[in-house]
Amino acid sequence: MTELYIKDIQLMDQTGQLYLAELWVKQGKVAGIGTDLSPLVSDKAQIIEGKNNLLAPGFVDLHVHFREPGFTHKETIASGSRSAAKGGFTTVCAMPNLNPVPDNVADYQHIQQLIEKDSVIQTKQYGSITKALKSSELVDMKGLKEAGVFAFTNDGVGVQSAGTMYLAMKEAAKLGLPIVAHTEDESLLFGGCMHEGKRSKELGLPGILSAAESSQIARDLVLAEATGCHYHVCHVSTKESVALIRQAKEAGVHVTCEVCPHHLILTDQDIPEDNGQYKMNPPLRAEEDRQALINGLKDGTIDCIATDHAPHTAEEKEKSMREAAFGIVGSETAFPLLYTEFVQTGIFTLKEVLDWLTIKPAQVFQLAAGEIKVGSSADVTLLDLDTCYHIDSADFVSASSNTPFLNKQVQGKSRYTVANGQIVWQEEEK
Ligand SMILES: NC(=O)N[C@@H](CC(=O)O)C(=O)O
Ligand SMILES: [Zn+2]
Ligand SMILES: [Zn+2]
Repeated sequence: MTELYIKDIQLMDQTGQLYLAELWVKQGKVAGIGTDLSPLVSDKAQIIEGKNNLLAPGFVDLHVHFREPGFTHKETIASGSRSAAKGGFTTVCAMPNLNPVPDNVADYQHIQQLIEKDSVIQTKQYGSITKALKSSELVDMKGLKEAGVFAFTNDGVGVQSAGTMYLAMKEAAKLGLPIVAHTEDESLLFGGCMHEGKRSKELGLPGILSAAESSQIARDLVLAEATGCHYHVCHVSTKESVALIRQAKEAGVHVTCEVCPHHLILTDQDIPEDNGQYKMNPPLRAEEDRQALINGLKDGTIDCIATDHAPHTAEEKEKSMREAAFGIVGSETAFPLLYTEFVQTGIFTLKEVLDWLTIKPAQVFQLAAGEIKVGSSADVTLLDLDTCYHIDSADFVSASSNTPFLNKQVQGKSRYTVANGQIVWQEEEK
């Protein structure tokens, strides 16, 4: 097991103040945090020159798609976990819209074995809520819990039947596990491919109503209250969704939620033409929605930021928005985009952004992650906050590079990522 000595780093304290320190990693764990650890560190330790960069806890992403098994031409557990590591992530939760869907113990255990073999970071696999992600038959939740499932979701599709969602929540509450929801009422879709509004009319494209998302959240909040289940909402995108969740939290419903960087940064007005790279689910919404998401983070209605890293091939994305696949990659761009768009502009503090990427998502599912503590797993990322560069498809570690942010100028990147005490990402020194 590697021993690491990370010198000359900045750490952030509880108040957001930076201080100079060193970190010692031994046997996968944080062995020491201090100012002169050299008497303790053995001469076999690998030295990392921190160069006064900020050492943050490894980021935690509650929402990624690794596409294995079933769609390994888009991503694999190996490529997806390396992509996450490059983005500074050391813990991710992987979605079950796979083939086969992990809706039974054998298929779930098979994915766990693949993760054990190929993931360079901590990857936690979600189990599905229903068989084959259809809205009729529940999975064996108890059996899946015993096999290691930490939460259930049908991400990729909404649970269309209220009765099925009610039964799922009742069982999840009994087992003490969360229900994680992609909320989308298919009867309100009308073939839409982007947000329904002025821009969809200008482009002559069919729109997706905000109500397709918010009406299902409203339904589920009532069911979560009735069952006492922990209900976590994926990729919240509309102002109505934020208002509903705020109200439910005030009423004591056990609800948490996440927002994606792209919904915080772009709106439908930023879609320059009918271009499949701007297609994702939920779609880029209106400016009032974007402002509501920012305010939702600020006041704690929204708990954390998650990427919804959704790799697709160039062929599937280089199409009209009508035909392209829904989704964009996010692991490698999340931190640089958030740092550039919100920290550099003074909208969020660096501490806020780091909290929403580390301790806050860890708290949502009580994951052992998101903090740098002596004795805990050595999961950290060393951030260079100064270097400016363009997002370049050639630099992606992910097997896919479908994002509308290509060529965007950003600042900030991870130089090193350490997961479980091992270096899993290292920027080439130029
Ligand atoms: N977000 C997306 O647009 N696509 C996701 C599915 C999902 O997160 O709903 C995918 O699996 O490609
Ligand atoms: Zn989704
Ligand atoms: Zn998703």
